[in-house]
Amino acid sequence: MGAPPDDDPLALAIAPPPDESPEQREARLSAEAEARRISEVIDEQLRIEKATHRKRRSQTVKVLLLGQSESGKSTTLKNFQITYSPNAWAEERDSWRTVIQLNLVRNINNILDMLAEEMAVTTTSKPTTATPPPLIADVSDDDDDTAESPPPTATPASSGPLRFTDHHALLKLRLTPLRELQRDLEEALGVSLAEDVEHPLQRSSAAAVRGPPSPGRTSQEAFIRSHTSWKSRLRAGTEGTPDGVVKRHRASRAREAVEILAGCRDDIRAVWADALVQEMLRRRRFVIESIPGFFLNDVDRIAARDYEPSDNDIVRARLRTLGVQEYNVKFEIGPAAGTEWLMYDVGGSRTQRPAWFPYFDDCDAIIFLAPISCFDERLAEDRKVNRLEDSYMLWRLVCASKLLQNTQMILFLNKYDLLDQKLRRGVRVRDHVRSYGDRPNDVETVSKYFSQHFKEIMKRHSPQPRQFRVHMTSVIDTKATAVTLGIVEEGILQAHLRSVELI
Ligand SMILES: Nc1nc2c(ncn2[C@@H]2O[C@H](COP(=O)(O)OP(=O)(O)OP(=O)(O)O)[C@@H](O)[C@H]2O)c(=O)[nH]1
Ligand SMILES: [Mg+2]
Repeated sequence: MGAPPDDDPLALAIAPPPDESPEQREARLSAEAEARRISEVIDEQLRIEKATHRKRRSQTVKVLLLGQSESGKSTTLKNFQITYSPNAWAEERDSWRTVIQLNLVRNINNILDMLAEEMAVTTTSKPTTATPPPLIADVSDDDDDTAESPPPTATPASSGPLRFTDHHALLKLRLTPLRELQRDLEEALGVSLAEDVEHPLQRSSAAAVRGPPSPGRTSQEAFIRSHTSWKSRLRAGTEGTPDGVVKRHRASRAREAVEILAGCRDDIRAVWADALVQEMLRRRRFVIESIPGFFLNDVDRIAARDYEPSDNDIVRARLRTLGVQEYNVKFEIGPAAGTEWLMYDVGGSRTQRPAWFPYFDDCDAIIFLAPISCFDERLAEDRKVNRLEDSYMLWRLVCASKLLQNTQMILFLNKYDLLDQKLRRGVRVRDHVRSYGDRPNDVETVSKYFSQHFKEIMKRHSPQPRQFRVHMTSVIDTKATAVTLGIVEEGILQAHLRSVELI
């Protein structure tokens, strides 16, 4: 090695002083050797940390589920568990019974609230019941909102007072235990009630047009803060209480719930099938069948003493998500078998969205759910905003994010089944989406049109070109969804392996 050039500032800065004594030289060399040793130790630590991080990353795939509220995120997550983690899922299946019971009980209590309201009017001022409650139509001209109602048992006059009888009063009275049951089931799950979001029953759309608010708790929707807490709550005890005692107590409460429901089964069926009740719902334009977690048509099965929740029931159950919930899905089968996927299920309503952003870092893929049947509906949390427009806006934000520019983006145009039903009922897209023009109003053309719009948003707003991966889904159909997830799984794994190589 030659002498450093005289004018190199770095060489000058680290060169030994020209008048260095032998002792000083000795001390300097030993300090330099120590510095080198420390630096090598740090390098080694960094190497080990990087290898560990790489190993952990190579074993853990991170997926974020995004989309507005009720887009189907939690349902998609259930499909992942059903398809790829069947053993773990089998253990979990049972805990959904309480959620499904709660959904059913809330369905019927909502109806009983309305019935109480109507009967109160009937008894206080009989003649005025001839006038139906005021209707606030969100969307123009579609009146066909009772298409899915069960056939009435007798046909009451379509106008004039609803003449409820002692029979209705008796049914209402006999179903009183369901009030307390609802509270018990909520308590068993540890659910809270969402104050900030209108209940779907009060939402306007072409299919479900708003009626007057129901009294009491019907305007609130049950939600959970943590999926682990409600499941373990059902299985075990609470803090500070011997597990065995609490377990026995919970088991006995669960048996009681089954008994109460079984005892009320015939009366629930009778209320739901009653012609006057159906007429009341029709006049109020409540399409209760279209709300998430509708189970009244399944009362015979669900209120039976030996009821076992099926996967089909579970994917139809509704429990709103709050915050960001981490699921550790251990893949038991498929190409990813042996790997663990960290899946993040987020709350989709507006107040929940700021919580998404910290999870953008370091994630392999985003599955974005856009419910395309909602082209004629408004956001529950802001009735000025069209739900499809809201999905477009969210998709644009996610596509434009610099943090996510290397993240694989997968779009599920979900609720395809509901879109199909809605179009068949005669709801016209062009009445709600002006740019749709005179295109045919069938599900293929409409879904392709929406898909194209999402594709253009991605193209226009992504910081760098990326592939548009889209699937038409009805995630309550677990068989069809399993096929879609097969494609999705492979794509995510490949993206994951690429990202691990980059570390
Ligand atoms: N018919 C039909 N119903 C669906 C579909 N996807 C989801 N649902 C139902 O819609 C409701 C809402 O779905 P969730 O998965 O809970 O929605 P989410 O996106 O997790 O909503 P938040 O937790 O509020 O953000 C549930 O009752 C589902 O059963 C679908 O493709 N078709
Ligand atoms: Mg959810």
